[in-house]
Amino acid sequence: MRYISTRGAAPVLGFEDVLLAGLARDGGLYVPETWPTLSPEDLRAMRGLSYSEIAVRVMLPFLGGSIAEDDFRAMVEDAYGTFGHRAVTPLVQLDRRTWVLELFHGPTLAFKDVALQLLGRLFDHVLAKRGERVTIVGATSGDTGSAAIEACRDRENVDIVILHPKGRTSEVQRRQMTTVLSSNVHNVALEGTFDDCQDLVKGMFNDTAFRDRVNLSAVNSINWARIMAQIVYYVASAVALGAPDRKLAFVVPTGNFGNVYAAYGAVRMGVPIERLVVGSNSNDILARFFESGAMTARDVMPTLSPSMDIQISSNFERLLFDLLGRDGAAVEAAMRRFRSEGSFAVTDAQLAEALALFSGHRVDEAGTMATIADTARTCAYTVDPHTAVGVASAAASGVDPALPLVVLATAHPAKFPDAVEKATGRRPALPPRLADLYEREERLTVLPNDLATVQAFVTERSRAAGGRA
Ligand SMILES: Cc1ncc(COP(=O)(O)O)c(C=O)c1O
Ligand SMILES: N[C@@H](CCOP(=O)(O)O)C(=O)O
Repeated sequence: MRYISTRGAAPVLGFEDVLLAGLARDGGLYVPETWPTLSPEDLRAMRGLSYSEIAVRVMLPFLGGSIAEDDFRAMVEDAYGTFGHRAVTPLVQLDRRTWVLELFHGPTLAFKDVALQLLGRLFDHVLAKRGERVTIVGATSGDTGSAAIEACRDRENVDIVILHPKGRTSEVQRRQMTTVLSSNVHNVALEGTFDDCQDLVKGMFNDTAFRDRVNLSAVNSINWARIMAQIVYYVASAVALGAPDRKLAFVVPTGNFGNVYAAYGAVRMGVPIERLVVGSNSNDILARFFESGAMTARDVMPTLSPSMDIQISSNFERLLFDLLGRDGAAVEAAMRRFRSEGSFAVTDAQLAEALALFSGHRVDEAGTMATIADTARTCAYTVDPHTAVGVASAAASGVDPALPLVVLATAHPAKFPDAVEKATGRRPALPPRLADLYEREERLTVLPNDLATVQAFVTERSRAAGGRA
């Protein structure tokens, strides 16, 4: 299995190098040169298997033989053994045809754990084999950060620096990151938005000398391995609901486009998904794209679903690569235009191709609150504000009523207790292992939105660069 960059000018890599590389050296994102496929027989043979076994079968082709199957199976079983539900990602039925796919049973209560629990183990395995050490720098709007910290804390060969936008996450999200006091974990509260954090991370990857000096790696969904691990729950839930003999649709609360791109990956592999509904909050750049074919950035506004307060959706570039006929130079030109002019557009034919599978929907703050309240009242089920964007988008999606509709529950309601309490009158409790979260000591560094300042901070904390941990 070989991986190519969406901008067409970076070295072609195998799985282990893609895992460690993060962003490609031409600024693009890695994608498989060709998609492996799952035949109808492969899908039928997955019925009744454990999540871990399905995960091994889905992901093995992406490894291209670089990791022995038994070693990989052990990592997968260990990763999903940390989840608080035997099914790992259980389905809960809300009404006749609507299901919720609960992705929040991992250690940090959001869907990020599904990929990052595995990534932590993959990093360990590959770095130990190579005798290398990496410095991970990640950007978070609230959930990737804690999941990555939990996956990488105390790992001998990894130092991790997480940038979060100061004051723009929920308190639970912030404390889940800043109360981890391991010596290899460093939290930065950046004076800016999530988009600023992500821009700094990309800036560090694009500074080749810096990137090589600290041996930079990524935990954001720019890292291909994140996408690979997220494809699994689309396959597992589709099979549980009757695939390949029954088609279905998914509704995905979306920010950085990683999760819904993983759903697109499942489609490319042969899972019979008829429609992908992209749910946005008021930061609706994706909904506007699916309406007009133009990607036009606006200022980010804080919402009740802060993890989706994003205007530059990194992974859209992976879809764009396919829409533009896998022409790296065309992607590079579109991205350059987006950076300089804040906008680019696809042709009508390219938009029509996207709309054959995707549709966009936006949900405002009042709609989010009303959905949390209605779902609690009518289904006796509590959703967090991100999942509420999905549930509201499902209701308005117009997807063929004969199809099962699966809404991704991306976070546990206890991560956003204020919004949930306001909508339902009941405050969701944190699980017992996090019950003292508000009493724990916090450690973080506030930094300005300035690349040189953040790079100096990272270098000083990078053992790969000879700094102190
Ligand atoms: C709870 C939650 N829901 C939805 C999203 C959006 O997912 P994606 O960025 O993969 O589109 C995020 C952040 O990524 C999140 O943390
Ligand atoms: N919502 C995310 C933003 C980063 O997304 P990622 O999937 O690229 O890691 C978060 O919670 O940090």
